[in-house]
Amino acid sequence: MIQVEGLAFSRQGRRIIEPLSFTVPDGSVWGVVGPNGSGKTTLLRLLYGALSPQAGVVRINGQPLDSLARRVIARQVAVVTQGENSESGLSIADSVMLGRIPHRRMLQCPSARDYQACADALGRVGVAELAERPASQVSGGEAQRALIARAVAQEAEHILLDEPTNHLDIRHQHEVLTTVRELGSTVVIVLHDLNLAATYCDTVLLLDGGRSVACGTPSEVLTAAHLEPVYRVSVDVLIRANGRPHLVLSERPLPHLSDSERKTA
Ligand SMILES: Nc1ncnc2c1ncn2[C@@H]1O[C@H](COP(=O)(O)OP(=O)(O)OP(=O)(O)O)[C@@H](O)[C@H]1O
Repeated sequence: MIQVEGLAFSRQGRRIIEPLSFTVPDGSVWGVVGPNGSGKTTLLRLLYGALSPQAGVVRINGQPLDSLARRVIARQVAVVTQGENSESGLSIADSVMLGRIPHRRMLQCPSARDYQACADALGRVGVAELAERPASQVSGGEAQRALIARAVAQEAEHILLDEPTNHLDIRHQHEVLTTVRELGSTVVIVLHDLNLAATYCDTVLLLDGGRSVACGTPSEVLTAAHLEPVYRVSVDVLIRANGRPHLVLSERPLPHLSDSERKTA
């Protein structure tokens, strides 16, 4: 479980995250969506302690994040960030093995259990055939899937992902998000694609200017009334057979904006 209470963050005197409070229950998949610059990555970085808030607290299973050692956090929270470079000379298998570091003593060789966890992770994310390839010699999408395999190998209860589908083709987008859901971990995932959020998330948090505009089920949050003022585009919301929303851009003029705002939208 991840609990956030009164979390706020500023940089250079500018508020980037307005005070936010929410709880991500065990096993739940939370999507964080919002336009460019709305604070999604900043929020995620606050959730794993890469940034320290000016106010508020993040608790992992009830423990304040800032009271936990990095190694303890790494056993509980796996992170897949954007733009990690793979120029290390490691093979894909070696890079997935990095996910096992929090489970080993310093300088201890990987155990049979570590090798098994890596093999399972490579298979689950569909990159087993790339295991021996240098991480610097795979495509962007393959590298992205290897990073997700590393997070899976880490066997953390919580997984935080920043736009994990960025480089992926449509099949791999769905495969990766299906895999993430099937892990049964507590997941917070930053997504730009609102239809992926609608399909794979239990709860969606919509940010704008660092504020929570709406937080709830995809049907509650991904509505024209919430999205049009935030993204400044007209959307139509279709309802799929499974009851989840599906968004399409609409030709309708924006109903929530003034004429001058419409010209700049
Ligand atoms: N190091 C920094 N110094 C100052 N401002 C920053 C810094 N990093 C981010 N910001 C600002 O904080 C705000 C939120 O940035 P953040 O990267 O969290 O947004 P985002 O929603 O993840 O954006 P995107 O969708 O473009 O990835 C933006 O206005 C950004 O310019």
